[in-house]
Amino acid sequence: MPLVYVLGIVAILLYACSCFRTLVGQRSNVLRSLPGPPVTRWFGNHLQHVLDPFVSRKAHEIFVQLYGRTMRIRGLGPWDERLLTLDPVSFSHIVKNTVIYQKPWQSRRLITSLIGCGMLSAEGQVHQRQRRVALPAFAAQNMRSLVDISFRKGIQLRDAWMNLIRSETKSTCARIDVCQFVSRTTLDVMGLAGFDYNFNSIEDETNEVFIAYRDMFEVAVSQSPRFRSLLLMYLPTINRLFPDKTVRTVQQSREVIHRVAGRLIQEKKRKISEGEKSGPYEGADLLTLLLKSNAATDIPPEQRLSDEDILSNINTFMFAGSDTSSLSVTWTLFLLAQNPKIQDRLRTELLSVAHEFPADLSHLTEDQIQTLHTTLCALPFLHNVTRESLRLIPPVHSSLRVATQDNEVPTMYPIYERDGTVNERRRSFIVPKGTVVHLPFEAFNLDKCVWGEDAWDFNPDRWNNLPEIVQQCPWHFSNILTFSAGPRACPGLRFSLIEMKTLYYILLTNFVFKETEDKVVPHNVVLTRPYLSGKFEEGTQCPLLVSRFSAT
Ligand code: HEM
Repeated sequence: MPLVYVLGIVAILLYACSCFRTLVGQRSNVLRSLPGPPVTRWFGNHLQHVLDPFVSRKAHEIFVQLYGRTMRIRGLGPWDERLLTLDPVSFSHIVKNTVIYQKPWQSRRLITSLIGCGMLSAEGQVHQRQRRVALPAFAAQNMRSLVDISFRKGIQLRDAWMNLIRSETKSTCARIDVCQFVSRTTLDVMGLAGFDYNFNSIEDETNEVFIAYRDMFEVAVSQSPRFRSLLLMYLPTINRLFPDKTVRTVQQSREVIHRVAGRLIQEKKRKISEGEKSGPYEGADLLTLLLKSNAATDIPPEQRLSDEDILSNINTFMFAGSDTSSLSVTWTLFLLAQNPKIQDRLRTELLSVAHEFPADLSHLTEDQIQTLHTTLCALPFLHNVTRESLRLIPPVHSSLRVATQDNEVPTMYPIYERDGTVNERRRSFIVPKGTVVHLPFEAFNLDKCVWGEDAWDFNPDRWNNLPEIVQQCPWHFSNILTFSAGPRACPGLRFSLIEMKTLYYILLTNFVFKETEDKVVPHNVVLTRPYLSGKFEEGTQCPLLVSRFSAT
């Protein structure tokens, strides 16, 4: 019998043992005292209800009506009872207590195997150290060069779309997969802003580092055969012993990134140390800022990051920062195409400042670009559209944590008993060690009890008059959970807002967006991505009809 099958059987036995142990443990699991939706089959679960954006908003609404805001749902099988909380006090407690509530080892292992152990997957002191070194790089004063980079890449994207429209012989508009182009744009921005490297992928997709990142990220979101994935989770050495095509792709990608980024790290270090003698090196990419922050005198030597850690974090920024931003921009363009009046209003606001700058955007100086960006930041409707889109379709749909010890969790709302009665006095419950906690970012953003009956509508004006209860949710950004909350909230918030608003300005003042006849639907494949209804196998896409905007 081939060795791989023997290993497979061993892994399955190990897995079965661990399931059995957990199953026996479940009998006394105090989480069982919480109410929750039933399962109709022994191996049934609620994963689709809570993960699939096509059904999750309705599912969460029904769950809350029936079981309150603190409930038990089933994960992979009967041994996997999870906590689902829509209670803001419980949520806040869980995301704040990062020592107790950590990311599951399964997702950390997968992320680490692809991009190294950066901020997304590190835990404990390693994570704290990385965050301490990285956060200064995201400070407002360090974002100046990002404004310039986003603007110039936006112009390149504009030119690419103009060419596509011009090449149409029978129509004045082109059917463009905006998702694909915007994704290349944000990857380009991350390359330049992240480590001063131009993929130039808007114009040409042949750069080896671009291909390496693209292939690696495709592996992260591809659904590899279930048997092998399960096996790998418990026996990762199988990849070394029996590499398949995916493993070889990841290896090749990692080699390219190591070679090029490793060289860039050494070059930057040299420039920084030369600058100590001949005047400071002014590089403003995240890599330079990370290296400078790492060398700062207030960081004790034992707290400093190794070159490997630095590279893992640059990879992490590429991974966490490019697709999220591109999907936000894509969903906004889609929502604007669905809502032409809102699109017109936004364009009118953007055009009202356009006359202050040269008509040909390609000729703006760096100072003019900075002034333009400051002007954009003060535009109220642009801000409303940006955050309304982020609220309605958060790219990170939800996240998971695991309790590393028994813990008492406070609640704001009373907890339901399993028989459906409400215990008004009970305002806390115990989460047993090992419990998986589902953090539903999207469900909080779309909660009708908080945001009102129109919570599922795209209504940027809501931000002019928020219900009081919304204002009591001071999450990381604008009372929404799109960027999470607590010590592990997204450090790239400011970065992505700059990128998004710059792109909206350039795209909306140059183009008009309309829906095509195809139905675009959201699916959660690591992030909430657009697909054509019934054509999932064609991959992520968001085709829109794009025509030139002309003021006359
Ligand atoms: C619209 C754009 C973005 C959205 C919606 C977003 C959302 C999020 C969310 C929800 C998390 C928490 C994930 C979890 O707890 O499981 C997160 C973490 C993170 N994000 Fe973002 N992000 C965006 C852009 C960026 C950018 C541009 C960067 C970097 C340049 C970035 C870097 C990170 C990193 C490093 C983490 C891990 C933080 C930690 O665990 O300490 N993100 N992001």
